Amino acid sequence: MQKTSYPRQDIRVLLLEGISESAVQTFRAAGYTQVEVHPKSLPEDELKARIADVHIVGIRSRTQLTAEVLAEARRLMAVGCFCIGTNQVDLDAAELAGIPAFNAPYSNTRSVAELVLAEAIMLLRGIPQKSAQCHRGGWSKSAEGSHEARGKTIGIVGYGHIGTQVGVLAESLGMQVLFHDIEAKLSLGNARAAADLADLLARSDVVTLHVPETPATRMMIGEQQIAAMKPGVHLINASRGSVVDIDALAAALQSGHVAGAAVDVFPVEPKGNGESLDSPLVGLDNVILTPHVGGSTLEAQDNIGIEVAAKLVRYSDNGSTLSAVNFPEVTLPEHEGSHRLLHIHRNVPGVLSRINEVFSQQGINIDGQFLRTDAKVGYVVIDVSTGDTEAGKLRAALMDVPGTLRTRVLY
Ligand SMILES: NC(=O)c1ccc[n+]([C@@H]2O[C@H](COP(=O)([O-])OP(=O)(O)OC[C@H]3O[C@@H](n4cnc5c(N)ncnc54)[C@H](O)[C@@H]3O)[C@@H](O)[C@H]2O)c1
Ligand SMILES: O=C(O)[C@H](O)COP(=O)(O)O
Repeated sequence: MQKTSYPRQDIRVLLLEGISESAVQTFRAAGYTQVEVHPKSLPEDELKARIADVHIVGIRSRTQLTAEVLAEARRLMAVGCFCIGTNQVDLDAAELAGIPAFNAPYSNTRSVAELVLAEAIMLLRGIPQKSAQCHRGGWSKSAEGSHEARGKTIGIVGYGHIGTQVGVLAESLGMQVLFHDIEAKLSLGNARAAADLADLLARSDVVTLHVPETPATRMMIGEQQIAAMKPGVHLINASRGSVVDIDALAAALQSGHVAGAAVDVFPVEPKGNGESLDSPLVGLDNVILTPHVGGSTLEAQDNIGIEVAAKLVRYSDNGSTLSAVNFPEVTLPEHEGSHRLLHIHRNVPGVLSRINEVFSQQGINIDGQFLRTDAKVGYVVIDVSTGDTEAGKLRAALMDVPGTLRTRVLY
């Protein structure tokens, strides 16, 4: 293990929201001993106070890393989203602070897809209402409103990693699969692209949402879209709470236009276990409510812990930003020489030549240089063979280059 300029045991890692023990073990095995875990998300004031002292923060979907919170994070060098969604992080603000964010884009895909398929079957059979009646002492044995999944059409909105998996599983039950996506997507199996969202809504017996939270998906299923669905449709939302107008859905469930729904994500979710859900859907027998557990299986959480922690360790140890969601991606080879310097800057003309001037003025040869830019930021990694004093001087001179956001001597 290469010795780093800033000792690994001094790097503070804060993991929130009950991130899996597998993440802690991954950090510890890599020499990061200061790992603090917290079972919940933190209130904003506490988060601001805690984030000021840490170098790496790990979160799940609940913690909001806003620009104001990130402004307090003076030492923070990387963010790990131990989940798929990254909408809870102000990614632009993080990038302009020189902080890459990493996530686990596939690790809980299967868990969500399995839950969605199970919910589709339960809804088509009217099981939520029947179960609720039995719990209250009722008994209503009837086939009324109860259907097989075979031959029914499932409409998948957002045909990405999860949407495609739902489609494959649904086909194995004999369902017809329709999908709608803003990107051109290759169909898996016999799935067919709908002409547009309205076409999908008009033809589906079950509509399931698998889009990310973006300005375009905010309230994309409102009163008008619900009215455009078949009477007796079932709606599943395991994407983000902002995607559905929850009041319009509650009204349609009460009127019976939507026969049943399964909802895993909410516009406002409780901060942690033990707090109650406040939603107009609470108390409706024809709704399966789950506490944002689409990706919460032991298998998924274990894998996510390892995957995201490994990406954070790699960035911290080696500078690699491969698969960062908000940052120029650089994959780096090991460097046999003595020092590796990182320079993160605003992407404005002339910065690279000023960086190279620093090296030529100090008479230091560059062994290797890696540069990637995006619209906002440039990330340069420079390998040199030189003494510790020169590396310190180089870093000081690099910090003076106009446009510099952040520098590090990695080792
Ligand atoms: N409930 C949970 O626990 C849970 C778990 C994992 C992911 N999620 C949510 O599910 C979302 C989808 O996950 P994924 O891994 O499939 O993501 P993905 O990026 O692989 O797929 C999303 C798809 O949606 C499409 N899309 C984007 N905007 C759209 C629009 N306006 N209209 C139609 N299609 C649009 C994209 O082109 C893409 O194909 C995540 O962003 C996350 O918010 C929830
Ligand atoms: O984006 C995700 O992966 C899901 O919404 C799961 O989030 P969670 O880690 O908070 O359960």
